[in-house]
Amino acid sequence: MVEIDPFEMAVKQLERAAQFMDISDEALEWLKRPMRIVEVSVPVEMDDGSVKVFTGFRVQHNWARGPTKGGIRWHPAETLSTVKALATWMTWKVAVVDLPYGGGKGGIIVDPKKLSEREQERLARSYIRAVYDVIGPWTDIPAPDVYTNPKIMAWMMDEYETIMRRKGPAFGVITGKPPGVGGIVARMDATARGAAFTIREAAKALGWDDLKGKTIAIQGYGNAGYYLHKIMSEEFGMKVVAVSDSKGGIYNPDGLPSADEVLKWKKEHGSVKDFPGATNITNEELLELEVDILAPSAIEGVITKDNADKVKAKIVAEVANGPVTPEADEILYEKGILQIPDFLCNAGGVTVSYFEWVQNVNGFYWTVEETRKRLDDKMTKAFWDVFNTHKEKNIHMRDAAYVVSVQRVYEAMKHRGWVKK
Ligand SMILES: NC(=O)C1=CN([C@@H]2O[C@H](COP(=O)(O)OP(=O)(O)OC[C@H]3O[C@@H](n4cnc5c(N)ncnc54)[C@H](OP(=O)(O)O)[C@@H]3O)[C@@H](O)[C@H]2O)C=CC1
Ligand SMILES: O=C(O)CCC(=O)C(=O)O
Repeated sequence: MVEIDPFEMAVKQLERAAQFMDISDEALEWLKRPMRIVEVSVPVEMDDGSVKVFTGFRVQHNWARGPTKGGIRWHPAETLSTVKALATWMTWKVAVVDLPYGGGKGGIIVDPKKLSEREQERLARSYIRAVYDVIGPWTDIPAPDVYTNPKIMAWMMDEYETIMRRKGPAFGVITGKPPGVGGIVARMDATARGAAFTIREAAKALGWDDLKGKTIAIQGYGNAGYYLHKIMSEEFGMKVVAVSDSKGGIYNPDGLPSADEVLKWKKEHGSVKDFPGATNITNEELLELEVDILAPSAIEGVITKDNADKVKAKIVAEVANGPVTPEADEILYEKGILQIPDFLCNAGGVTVSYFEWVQNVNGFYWTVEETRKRLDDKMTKAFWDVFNTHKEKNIHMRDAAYVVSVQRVYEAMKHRGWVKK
C-alpha cells in the first residue's frame, strides 16, 4: 500500500524533481494543482426499479500541450485524491512520450462486480450525461482503466454521440473501444509491448548483448502481466521464471511454459497457483528472486523500505502504477538497480490510445504492424531521453523522467503566455 495520500505523493515527487531543473516558482505552483476538478452525481435506475446515486469525478490536470487524456476507473475505494494524483501522473506520462496531450483521469465510486450488465450500461451512460460538456475529441479523451473495458467505452461513446447528435467523428471522444467502433486491435497488448521496448533499451543501456536467456519475474497476471509474459518469452527469448496473481505465485528456475498455457490454467483454476511443474511462492518471495529483471505489474506500493534491500534484479521495470515507494526508490538507487519508472514503462497503453484517436479523427486506419512500429519509435526515444538525462545530471531515473516531462509542459505554458517566467 502507498504510505501517503496519493495526491500528496504526486506533489512531493514534483517538488523533488523541480530541484534538478530550471523552473519558475509560479509555474511550479500551477503544476501542483489540477486545472479542472469535476465532481458529479451519477444516478442509475437499478434492475429492481430503485434509483441509486453514485459519485463520479473527472479531473483535468493540465492542458498546455493539448486535450487532456486518461482512463476512467470504477472502484469501490475510489477517492478524489487518487483521481487527482493519477491525472497529474498522466500529464507526465503523455509528456514523456511526447504526445500532444495533457493529463486527465476519471473515476466512479462503485463496485462494478455488484452491478448487472444492464446496470453497468446505465451507469456508463449516466456518467457521460453528467460530464459530456467537459469531455470531447478536442477537450478531454477518456479511456479504460481499472474495472472498465472496451464494452463500457463503446456505451460511453454511443451516449456522447447521441447527446451531441454527431456520428463518426465522435469516435475520437474515447479510446480503448472495441475494433469495429473505432477501436484498434493493438491496444490489447500495448502496455506490455511498450514496457517490453523499454526493457530492451534498458538492457542495451547496461551493455547486455540481448535479452535471450535472461530471466524475468512478473508480478500480476492481468492485461499487463499476461501480455508481458507472452511478449518477453515469445518475441524476446527471455526465460520467464515466475509469475503471480492476487492469490500467489509460481516459480520454475528453468522457465515456465507458454503464457497461453499459464493463462488457461488460471482461467480453469482461478489462479496461476498450483501450476504443474512449478513451485508455489508468495508475492513477497517473487519480488526477492535472483533474476535479471523484475516487473511489478499488478498494484502500487509493493516494493517498500522493508523489502527493497532484498531485491536482486538488475532492472526493475515498473509496469504497474506506483509499485515502488519513495523510500524504496532511494534504496534501489544505492544498490545500483536500474529502474524504469512507471510513467515511462507503462506509457505504451496511452501511446496506442493516441494512435487510435489519430485514426479516429482522420478516418484512416493503419495496420497492426504500422501501429507497433510507431509504438516502438515512441517508447525507444522516450527511454533514451530519460536515460540520458539520468546520466547527464547523475539523478534517479524517476527524477530524470520528471525533468523531461515537466520541462516539456513548462515550455508549452511559457509559449502560451500562461506564465511569464
Ligand atoms: N492495462 C493497461 O493498459 C495499463 C495498466 N497500468 C497499470 O498496470 C497495473 C496492472 O494493470 P492491468 O494488468 O490492466 O490490471 P488487471 O486488473 O488486468 O490485472 C491486475 C493483476 O494484478 C493482480 N493482483 C491484484 N492484487 C494483487 C496483489 N495484492 N498481489 C499480486 N497481484 C495482485 C490481479 O490478480 P487476480 O488475477 O488474482 O485478480 C491481476 O492478475 C496497474 O497498476 C495499472 O494501473 C498502467 C497503464 C496502462
Ligand atoms: O489509454 C489511455 O488513454 C489512458 C491510459 C491510462 O489511464 C494510464 O496509462 O494510466
